[in-house]
Amino acid sequence: MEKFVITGTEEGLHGRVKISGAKNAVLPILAACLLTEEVCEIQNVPPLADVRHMAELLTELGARVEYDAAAEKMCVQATELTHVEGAYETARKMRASFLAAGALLARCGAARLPLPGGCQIGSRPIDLHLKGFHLMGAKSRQAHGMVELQAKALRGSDIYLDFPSVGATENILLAATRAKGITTIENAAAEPEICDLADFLRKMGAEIEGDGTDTITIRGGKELHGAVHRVIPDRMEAGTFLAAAAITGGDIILENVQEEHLKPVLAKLAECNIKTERTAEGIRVWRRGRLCGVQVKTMPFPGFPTDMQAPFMSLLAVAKGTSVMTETIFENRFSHVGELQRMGANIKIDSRSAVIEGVETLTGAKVRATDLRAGAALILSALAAKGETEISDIYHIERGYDRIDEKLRRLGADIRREEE
Ligand SMILES: CC(=O)N[C@H]1[C@@H](OP(=O)(O)OP(=O)(O)OC[C@H]2O[C@@H](n3ccc(=O)[nH]c3=O)[C@H](O)[C@@H]2O)O[C@H](CO)[C@@H](O)[C@@H]1O
Ligand SMILES: C=C(OP(=O)(O)O)C(=O)O
Repeated sequence: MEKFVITGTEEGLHGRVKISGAKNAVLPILAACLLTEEVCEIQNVPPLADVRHMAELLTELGARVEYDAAAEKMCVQATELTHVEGAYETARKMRASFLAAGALLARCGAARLPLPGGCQIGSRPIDLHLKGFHLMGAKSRQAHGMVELQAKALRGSDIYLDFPSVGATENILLAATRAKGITTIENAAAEPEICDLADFLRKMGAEIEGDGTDTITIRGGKELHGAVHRVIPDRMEAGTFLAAAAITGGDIILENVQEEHLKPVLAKLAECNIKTERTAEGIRVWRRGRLCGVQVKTMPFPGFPTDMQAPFMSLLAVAKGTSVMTETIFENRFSHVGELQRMGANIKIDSRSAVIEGVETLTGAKVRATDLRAGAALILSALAAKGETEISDIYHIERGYDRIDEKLRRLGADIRREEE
């Protein structure tokens, strides 16, 4: 097991950082590769643990997967799917493993997958995914931790989601591309990663309209073919580096970003007294003066993203005044609070809100990454803290951040990786 050892910086981070492809976009896109016998070439694929696990799952199902790490390019060919069952060991590691369900149902009429893993931030049921599949004519059964799905022939259907679930929208999109007739998803998720998946599916020959709004229409039953696609930049990684510049009082430029995906984060940073500007190379971010406390509420896109809640709390922990962070998406996403308190943060949880009294400085401590974004929050706090911080269980962080230690070192951070 490895840990990060970080000594806080007084100079702030400076320089340029290139943002990698989005974890939450590449994973559904890799699942979509199962929909065709032809080769799909996916570009801007970061070497993340979750990407490796998804590639393993596709391989278990019978697909051929090749990754060119230098070119960050993954080629997938699912000429023949030899299995419709995913292994527990692979699926338990990430939430997105369950996206193979929609693709397998569409391609093979059956799927057998373990209940998915991912960050432990709530109960994370899959009822909305199943509701969509049932309305398209599939039958499901759950036993011994496995979900079994069968469909003689999927048919288009009108599906209303009780909540705009990202995963359910993606799974239904995948299944609907090969279902006979028209499927509409109402109260669909509108996250940029949904649009990226829809863009890829359209390149494969699918007919999809309305992605990025709350109603998506899919005209199913088209033969899908191979396609080449470049994954969008990771808005969560970008948000984390924006926060790194903000918390250290640095001045950095983020390259390979899409500003429109970052609007809710940029708006809150501006309220906190952080300056940003678009330059020819990307987004420049810097701070003059102390961070100001704000009120933040996580919401589905285009609201403030829940995945930025923990990293943003690190900023609020050292901001002037009282802040309130309300988490509306996941019922148990405050596991970082206890760890931030070890570093001197003054935070109280009241139901779904955290009330944060900003302190002048945090102090380095031994802490544990309890999930992916909680780990990112600890890195940010450590960069601004007095003294040394040791962060254990960094495998959570490496599920979704591409070589974060190398990127931070290039910006001047004192961060090293050590064996525990
Ligand atoms: C791999 C991936 O893309 N992960 C992202 C995805 O997760 P994920 O797709 O799991 O998130 P969802 O949008 O599905 O979940 C949002 C809420 O809906 C609930 N729900 C979801 C499905 C369901 O069938 N029933 C149900 O009740 C969940 O418990 C949660 O409270 O979107 C989340 C919300 O933006 C992000 O935090 C995750 O980083
Ligand atoms: C919650 C996240 O991931 P997952 O859905 O894969 O657990 C995340 O990326 O912050």
